[in-house]
Amino acid sequence: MEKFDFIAIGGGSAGIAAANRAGSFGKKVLLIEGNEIGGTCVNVGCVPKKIMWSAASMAQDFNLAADYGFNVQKPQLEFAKLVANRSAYIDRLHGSYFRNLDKNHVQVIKGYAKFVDNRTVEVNGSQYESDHILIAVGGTPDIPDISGAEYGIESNQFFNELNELPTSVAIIGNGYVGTELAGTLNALGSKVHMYAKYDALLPKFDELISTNVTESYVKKGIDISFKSEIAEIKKTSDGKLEVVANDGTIIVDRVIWAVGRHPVTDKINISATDVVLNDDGTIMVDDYQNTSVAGVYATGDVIGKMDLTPVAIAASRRLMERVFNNKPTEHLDYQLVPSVVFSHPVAGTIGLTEAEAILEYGEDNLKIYRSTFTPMRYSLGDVKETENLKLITFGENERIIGLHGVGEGMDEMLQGFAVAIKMGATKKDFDDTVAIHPTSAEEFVTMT
Ligand SMILES: Cc1cc2nc3c(=O)[nH]c(=O)nc-3n(C[C@H](O)[C@H](O)[C@H](O)COP(=O)(O)OP(=O)(O)OC[C@H]3O[C@@H](n4cnc5c(N)ncnc54)[C@H](O)[C@@H]3O)c2cc1C
Ligand SMILES: NC(=O)c1ccc[n+]([C@@H]2O[C@H](COP(=O)([O-])OP(=O)(O)OC[C@H]3O[C@@H](n4cnc5c(N)ncnc54)[C@H](O)[C@@H]3O)[C@@H](O)[C@H]2O)c1
Repeated sequence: MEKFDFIAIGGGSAGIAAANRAGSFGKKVLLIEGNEIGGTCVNVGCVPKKIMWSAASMAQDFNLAADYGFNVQKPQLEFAKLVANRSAYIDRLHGSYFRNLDKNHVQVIKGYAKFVDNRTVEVNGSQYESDHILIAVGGTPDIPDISGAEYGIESNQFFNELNELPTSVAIIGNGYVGTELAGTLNALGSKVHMYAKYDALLPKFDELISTNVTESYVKKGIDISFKSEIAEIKKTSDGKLEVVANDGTIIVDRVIWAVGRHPVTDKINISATDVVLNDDGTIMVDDYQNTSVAGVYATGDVIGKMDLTPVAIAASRRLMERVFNNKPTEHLDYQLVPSVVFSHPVAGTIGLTEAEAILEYGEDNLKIYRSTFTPMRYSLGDVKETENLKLITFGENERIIGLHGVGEGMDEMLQGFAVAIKMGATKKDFDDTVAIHPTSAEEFVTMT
């Protein structure tokens, strides 16, 4: 049986980052991936999603052209061409991932791995051994157990199979995926009906984000059923889909499930190991990504902590530094992680929501700053978008413990503010920074 210094199961964001880092230390590394290299993010997540989001943003910008004096008709979208160009780009990314793995002398096997015991995995009938094994198998979309659920598609199928822009679509789910796909499809020209479990989209976010994204979607013509329950999906005689819900029935071309994800730990024969799972099937880890078995680790979506690519990458790299590069305390701090929802308008967030801050620090110890305005880009005509920003500060020195925003540029402006907040910035630090004019970002350093 061949022995490796390190084996990573799963060639997504988490597994690739770990394998490359271990390889860069001269370790003998095996990476096992059952599907396309790059995992969810590259193939059916962040990357194709952002391409679609960019196309949708362009479509929206055409609405502004007349206000700026351009005498142009709104161009037609060739959806199949967009999909083909997106696929070609992803193919190029695959190539660059393989080149990087090769540069770090990582051996890659295509196949689905299963544990044989705490130190051994089997793939394609061969067994491989290591004292250091990373479980980085990620997750897959949920599909509810209701009649006709199979007529709907989930996000993997949306990116792998959809070659035509649906005329009408029902999107079930109001989290990241549902909200992002709804905004994009609406801007590209589909008639969108969303089904939300609660009374606003993005219910886990600060109320500024959930309220403004919800209101903006309604204003843009997206129908939203709140507190919805889907009873069944039926196929009509002309091939359309009938969504039967607690508030009535609609008929659409496509149904998209966006109701959450679950880890794929049920397929790796985890019972052959002493690794302990949480109740929801995610892998139980400590602050250092250790599972309950010494030498077996888990990072990325499979731990169910924060399903974001940069989190998966950061945790994996730090783990490799700790295990193979003599940095015994290295680990990821999961506090103050910035994240963006690529909705239309885009939303960005870091730190505590107002509700969380009140719970943790008490209302009297907080000072909250808000700002709503129309960015200059939307000042010439009838097409209007607003920018809504919020700072949550704590204590006498007004340390910033939460920053949230909805509106143009929020995706790009958040990263720099995140650095400052991670360093412990106070409101005074923001006030002491001279604004950049005219931008939306300047509002964060001029709020009173
Ligand atoms: C639609 C969508 C949009 C997203 N957009 C963003 C975004 O904009 N920004 C962001 O930060 N995050 C985004 N995410 C989340 C991000 O994609 C994940 O957090 C990230 O991919 C997690 O990486 P991972 O390596 O843990 O898991 P994955 O990327 O899922 O990788 C796991 C890999 O393991 C493989 N695998 C599974 N079982 C086995 C086995 N037994 N043997 C071998 N291989 C196996 C799988 O095939 C897969 O390739 C998005 C997710 C979705 C679904
Ligand atoms: N921009 C990004 O960074 C980005 C984008 C997409 C996904 N992600 C990551 O992937 C994870 C998974 O995203 P997701 O959207 O699949 O899950 P999610 O947990 O964010 O959202 C699922 C939503 O569906 C709702 N829901 C569940 N059952 C429902 C039902 N029967 N009817 C209506 N609504 C229902 C839930 O209330 C929840 O709000 C996210 O938590 C995020 O970490 C990140």
